[in-house]
Amino acid sequence: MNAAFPNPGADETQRLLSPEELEAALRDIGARRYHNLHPFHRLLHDGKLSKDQVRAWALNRYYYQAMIPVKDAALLARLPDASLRRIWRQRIVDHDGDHEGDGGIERWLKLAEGVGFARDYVLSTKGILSATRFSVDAYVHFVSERSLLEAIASSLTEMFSPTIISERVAGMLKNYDFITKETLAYFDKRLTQAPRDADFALDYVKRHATTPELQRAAMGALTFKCTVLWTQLDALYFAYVAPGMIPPDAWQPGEGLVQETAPVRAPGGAVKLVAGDVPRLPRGVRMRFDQARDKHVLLAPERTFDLDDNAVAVLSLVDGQRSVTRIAEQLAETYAADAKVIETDILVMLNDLAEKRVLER
Ligand SMILES: O=C(O)c1cc(C(=O)O)c2c(n1)C(=O)C(=O)c1cc(C(=O)O)[nH]c1-2
Repeated sequence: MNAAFPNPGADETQRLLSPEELEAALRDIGARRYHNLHPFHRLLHDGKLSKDQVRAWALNRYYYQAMIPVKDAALLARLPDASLRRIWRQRIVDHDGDHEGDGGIERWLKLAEGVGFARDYVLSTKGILSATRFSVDAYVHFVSERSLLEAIASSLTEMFSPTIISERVAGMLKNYDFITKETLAYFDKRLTQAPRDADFALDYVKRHATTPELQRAAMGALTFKCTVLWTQLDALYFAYVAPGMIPPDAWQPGEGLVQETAPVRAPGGAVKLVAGDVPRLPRGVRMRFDQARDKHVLLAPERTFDLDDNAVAVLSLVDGQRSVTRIAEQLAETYAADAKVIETDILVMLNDLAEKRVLER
C-alpha cells in the first residue's frame, strides 16, 4: 500500500493548521463523506427496505464487526507504550467481550438472529459480498501498514457514529415490525463507547499531527475510512436494491435462515413459549406487592396468584421487549449461574403461567 491516498483540499492544507482548525477540517470530511449520507442508509432508516434487504445489511455488516477487533489488535501491537495500549485494548474487550456470550460481536450475532439468520450461517461469513470483504480487509491492511498516526486517524469516523446510531435505532424501531429494541441492543453500548474512543483518537491526532504533511496524512486516513464504509453500502445497494445483481456465491434471500415455525399450542390451547419468544403480561394482568400478606402476587381479573421469589425475579424482567433467552441471560448475570439451565427452568414456569392465561407472547 504505497500509493498515496488522495488528500482533500490540498491547497488549503499546505500551511500548518491549529489543532482547532485541524479538528474542523476532519469534521468537514465527515460532513461530506460519512455513510449516514449514503442512499442505502436513508432507505434502511426510513423503513423503505424489505425484510430481506435488512437481512443483507445485517449479514454483511457482521464481517465488519468481526474484523474490528482484528484491526484493533494490529494497531495495539504497534503502540509503543503501556499507557496507550491500556487504553486501546478496551476496544478489543468491547467487541470480543470478557467471556463467552459477551461483547459486541455477540450482540451483532443476536441482531442477525433477530432478523432470522441461523447463527452458524452468519459465523461462516459464506454469504457476504466480496466487496464487503475487500473493503473491510483494506481497512485492516491500512491500519497494519500505514503510520500509527494514520492508523489512529482512520478510526475517527466514530466521531460521527452516535448521530447515525440514534437515527437508525429510532427509524428502524418505528418503521419495521420485525425489529425489536432487543434486536438492536448492539447499538446501546456504542452510544457511550464510540464517543469515548473518538475523543481519545481525536486528541491523539491533534497532538501528533504537528506538520502540514502529517495533518494531510491524518485527513487522508479519515477520507480513506469514509470510503471503506461507503463502499460497503454501494455493494449492498447494487446487489440487493438496484439493479439487484447478486453476485454468484453471495447470500440469496431465503438462505441461512432459521425456519419460521408456527406457534406451538399446549393441550389447553394456550401458546407454548419457546426460548426465542418475547413473553408479556396480557391486558388486565399485573404484578403487585400485597402489603397485607407481605408478598408479591399476580393480579388477573377475578383471580390472584401468589408468587415466590423466583417468579418475582423472572416477572420483573417480563416487559414485552426481552426474549426468554435474554431474561435468562440477565438472571444468569445477576445470580452468577448458567444461562442455559436458567432458561430451561424459567420456560417451565412461564409455560405454567401461560396455561393459566396470565402470560402470553
Ligand atoms: O453503526 C455505525 O454506523 C458505525 C460506524 C462506525 C464507524 O464510523 O466506523 C463504527 C461502528 N458503527 C461500530 O459499531 C464500531 O464498532 C466501530 C469501530 C470502528 C473503528 O473504526 O474502529 N468504527 C465503528
